[in-house]
Amino acid sequence: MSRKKTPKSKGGSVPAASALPAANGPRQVRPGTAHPGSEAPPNGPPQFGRPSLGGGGDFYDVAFKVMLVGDSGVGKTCLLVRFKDGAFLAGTFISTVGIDFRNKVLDVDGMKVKLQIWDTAGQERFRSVTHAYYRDAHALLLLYDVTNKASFDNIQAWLSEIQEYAQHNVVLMLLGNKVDSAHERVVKREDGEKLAKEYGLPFMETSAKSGLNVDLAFTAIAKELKQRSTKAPSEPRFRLHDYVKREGQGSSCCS
Ligand SMILES: Nc1nc2c(ncn2[C@@H]2O[C@H](COP(=O)(O)OP(=O)(O)OP(=O)(O)O)[C@@H](O)[C@H]2O)c(=O)[nH]1
Ligand SMILES: [Mg+2]
Repeated sequence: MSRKKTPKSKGGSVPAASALPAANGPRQVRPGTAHPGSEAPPNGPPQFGRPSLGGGGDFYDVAFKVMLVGDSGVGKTCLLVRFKDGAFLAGTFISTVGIDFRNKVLDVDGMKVKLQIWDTAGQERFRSVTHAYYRDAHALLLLYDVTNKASFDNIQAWLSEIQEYAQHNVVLMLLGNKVDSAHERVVKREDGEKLAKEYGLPFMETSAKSGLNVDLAFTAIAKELKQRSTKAPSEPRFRLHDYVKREGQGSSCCS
């Protein structure tokens, strides 16, 4: 299979007012803004790699769009930074404005899978911006904060939004973040599990601070998307729920 080279982009940001995808036709992009849509396709057929006209960078075989959603402050940006750079953004909380993205190429069972990860703003005032991007997502990671009950209570509202705006076949996973903050925890693991079961979602608890289950969450998504796109009959079927259950580490470790 031919492989696509992609520039080693650190990602980019799409300001709230300038880059809404048009319902039909090309998207508007502010000059100079790297645009995610130019590299990964809308939900539907994944983008298979092809020889690149561009400069140096990582090769990949197939690319997908993954979106991080959930209330403001649950740790979406920190989760992405942990996954992409292996670091934790401690200190002052800088709320995301509009939408940002980062690319990361994973090796999934011998295939290079590029995830283009969109980090959305959780604040209500940016909701209409986020809505416009749902339809292009192949996968969604829906986060709440285990130290913030309201963020957990809002999961149902997020699920309604997802149902309304995302593709019906989108891969969806629920994540309870900040499990390193054991003393401040107000949402029990069992509550997360129960909610996930109710909606038939794979579920894990994570910590962007310690790194607990962060790589696993993205790897699980990449494996599921790769399996869906390649459908090799000889391969054993990948089961996202089972994988996450088997590989996910409990919240007691890795603080
Ligand atoms: N203890 C702990 N704090 C975290 C964790 N993840 C994020 N935080 C903190 O939570 C705050 C919010 O994190 P962000 O990642 O910026 O939250 P966000 O979901 O991107 O928020 P918006 O951009 O407003 O939607 C920051 O002060 C982080 O340092 C975590 O796993 N553990
Ligand atoms: Mg953010």
